[in-house]
Amino acid sequence: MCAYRIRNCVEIPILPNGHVGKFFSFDGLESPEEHVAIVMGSLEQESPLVRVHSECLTGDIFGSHRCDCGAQLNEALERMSEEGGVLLYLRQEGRGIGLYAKLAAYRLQDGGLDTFEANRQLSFPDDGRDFTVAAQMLAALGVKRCRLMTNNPEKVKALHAFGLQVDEVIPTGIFVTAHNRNYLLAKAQKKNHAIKLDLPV
Ligand SMILES: Nc1nc2c(ncn2[C@@H]2O[C@H](COP(=O)(O)OP(=O)(O)OP(=O)(O)O)[C@@H](O)[C@H]2O)c(=O)[nH]1
Ligand SMILES: [Zn+2]
Repeated sequence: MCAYRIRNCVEIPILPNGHVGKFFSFDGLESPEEHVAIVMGSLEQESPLVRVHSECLTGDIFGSHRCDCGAQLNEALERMSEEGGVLLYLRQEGRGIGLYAKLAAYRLQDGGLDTFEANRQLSFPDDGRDFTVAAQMLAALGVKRCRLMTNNPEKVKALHAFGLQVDEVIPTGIFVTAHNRNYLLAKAQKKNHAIKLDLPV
């Protein structure tokens, strides 16, 4: 029997249109956090739309302009309410370093460090996330291939490494604000995120 499996599934109408999302909890995942999968439409699709989304309280809940997370979350949920899909909401706040440490990293960024330098200054890795748990959740849901909404090559690599077939990588929108341009630039320049920004003059 597979070590990781579905624990529970409950239907919750979400989004302004009240579209029903099936919320799945799991047992036996690689990490103890309460990661959740939201399935919209049918899972019978050969290659469903998938978004692997790391929790960002400031962006997802409070609409922070310092990042692009909230806009990416809404974009994924809206698209999935139309064509179906699976949103994996991973409890990996702050690229895995937690909310308080992310707020401390923001203070260092206010002082001129970029998003990765700030992590390192706090003795954290650039990106502390392990996406194995995403692959395990998809496996528990019976998803063997998918179309992945991301700009982050590491997420594609992680699913491939776990034996999932990524049929298409669909870039998310580029949601630039006056406050997140350096953040997006750093991801593009240092971590090869598929983010095309005209460089500041
Ligand atoms: N440590 C740290 N974390 C940040 C910062 N800005 C955003 N984050 C976190 O970065 C993560 C962003 O996650 P995602 O949007 O899933 O992923 P991504 O790596 O940007 O890749 P995409 O799939 O292209 O969006 C969240 O956990 C945010 O809390 C920052 O300046 N420092
Ligand atoms: Zn964010």
